Formats: sequence, C-alpha cells, structure tokens
Amino acid sequence: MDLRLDGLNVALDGVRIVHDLTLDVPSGSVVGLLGPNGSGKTTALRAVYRALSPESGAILVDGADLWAMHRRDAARTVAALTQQHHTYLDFTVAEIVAMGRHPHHPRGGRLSPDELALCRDAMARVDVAHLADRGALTLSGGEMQRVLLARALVQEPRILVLDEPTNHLDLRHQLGLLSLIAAADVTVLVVLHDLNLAAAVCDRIAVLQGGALAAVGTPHEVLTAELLREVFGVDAEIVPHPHTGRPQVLLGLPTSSPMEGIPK
Ligand SMILES: Nc1ncnc2c1ncn2[C@@H]1O[C@H](COP(=O)(O)OP(=O)(O)OP(=O)(O)O)[C@@H](O)[C@H]1O
Repeated sequence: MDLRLDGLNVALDGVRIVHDLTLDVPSGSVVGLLGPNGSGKTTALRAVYRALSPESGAILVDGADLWAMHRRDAARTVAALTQQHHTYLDFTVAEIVAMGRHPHHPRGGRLSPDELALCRDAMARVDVAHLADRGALTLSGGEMQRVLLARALVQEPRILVLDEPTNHLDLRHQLGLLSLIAAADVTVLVVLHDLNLAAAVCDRIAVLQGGALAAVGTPHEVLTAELLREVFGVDAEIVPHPHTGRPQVLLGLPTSSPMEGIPK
C-alpha cells in the first residue's frame, strides 16, 4: 500500500512545526526520516498515525485520505511503534501483544486459535516469547520496545510507522529489528538517528530541517558530507560499506564548541 504525505502542515499550540511536507513511501519500501533534534520528525509521524490532525495537507494511503477513514479502518491500515509506553503498565507481555488484534475485533471477544498463534509467532520473532507472562513494569526498555513491535506486527498493518525503534536496543536487537521490518511485507516509514543503520536498511531517506524537507533520495544521494555539514552541523567522511557498498558515515569528535551553532 502506497503512503503519501501530501503538502503536510502540522502545528502544535498554534506554532507550525511541519511545513509543506510532501513525501512518497512506495508500497513495500522502507523510507527513513532523519533530521536534527526538534526538526519535526515525531510531529510529522504523529499525523501519519492519527495522533495529531494536520493543519492542512493530507496523509494518503493508496490515494485515500487516512484522516477521512473510520478510526478502526485506519487502525487496521497503520500501526505505530512510538516512544509512548506508559499506557501498558498494568498488563503482561502476552496481553500487550494481543492488544494488537483489537482493531480486528470491533465488538471485543476472544482471540481465535489462529490469532493466538500469530501472537506467539510475533513474540518469537522479536525474541520476547520467554517474557510472555511477565508484567510490563518488570521489563527493561529494550524488552518493552520489542514487545511493542510484536504488538504492531500482530495488528497486520499495511503501513508501519516507527519512531526511533532502535532506542534502548542492544546492537544485536537493533540489527534484528531493522532486518525484520525490511523483510516484512509492509510499507515502512521510520524515524532513525543512526545514519549508518538508516543507510543499511532504507530504500530512500528523507531529511527534515526546521520542519521542512531538506533532502530526499537514495542513501547514496542523501548521505553526503555536504548535507551532514549543512543540516547536522558535523564534519564527516562518507565511505562505501565493504560488503554492501552502501554509504557509511565516519565521524570524528569536534574540536570546539560542539553544541553551538547546530542548525535546526
Ligand atoms: N506544544 C508545543 N508548542 C510549540 N512547539 C512545540 C510544542 N511541542 C513541541 N514543540 C517543538 O516542536 C519541535 C519539533 O518536535 P519533534 O518532537 O517533532 O522533533 P523531532 O525531530 O522528533 O526531535 P527529536 O530528534 O529530538 O526527537 C521541537 O522544537 C519542539 O520543541
């Protein structure tokens, strides 16, 4: 299913944060949304998973306006892995994962044997099956992140949006999560801070600066020394990965005033 952010403007408390953002995420592709702190990535994503209504512009799924859909239809279409975890505190891992089926059960009711198998499979795929009976409060940050990915997977969405999904994850689980979403039969829009992970997993990369699109294209086209200097305010060397040929960003520590003058 194609996703298109079409001339999207999003405001918070009357302040426009996202400016005229047009971005295509073709069906089955992985598009990374990058940018400095405060550049509007989360705000744009919130409009895509219907947490924040656009001021103007539209979110189109196969050409249909996501915000005009019935809430349940939208929830069957788009799943989100966000930074907001606090609503799950009273539940076990298995219960949280099962909540992903909620949009498919308009009147509540028990999960079918197939759905229970789907939940078990998702927990195994993200390596949390052994935690099924644990309460959410007892989980580490990375374990919780993987549980919420399992919940998003059992939702069987056509579009998956993820806000810094590798936060809290150790290296092995970062790579596992990204290869899992790349292999999934789903359209993915993902906010990432790690440029090398983005280069490894994304078909295309979009860079936000001050809420507007600064660059979009393949990792090769976008991850250039010039862009990193202009948008992120860092000097970097870009080299090809010895096995994949994808760009890899080599960074050195700045010599002076590291936090000053970082462009937004
Ligand atoms: N209620 C508000 N009113 C005005 N500005 C706000 C409000 N809430 C957030 N902002 C600002 O909106 C900007 C964009 O925030 P957003 O969380 O979308 O950025 P981000 O690119 O996801 O940042 P990060 O990389 O730090 O997660 C920030 O500068 C933030 O301070």
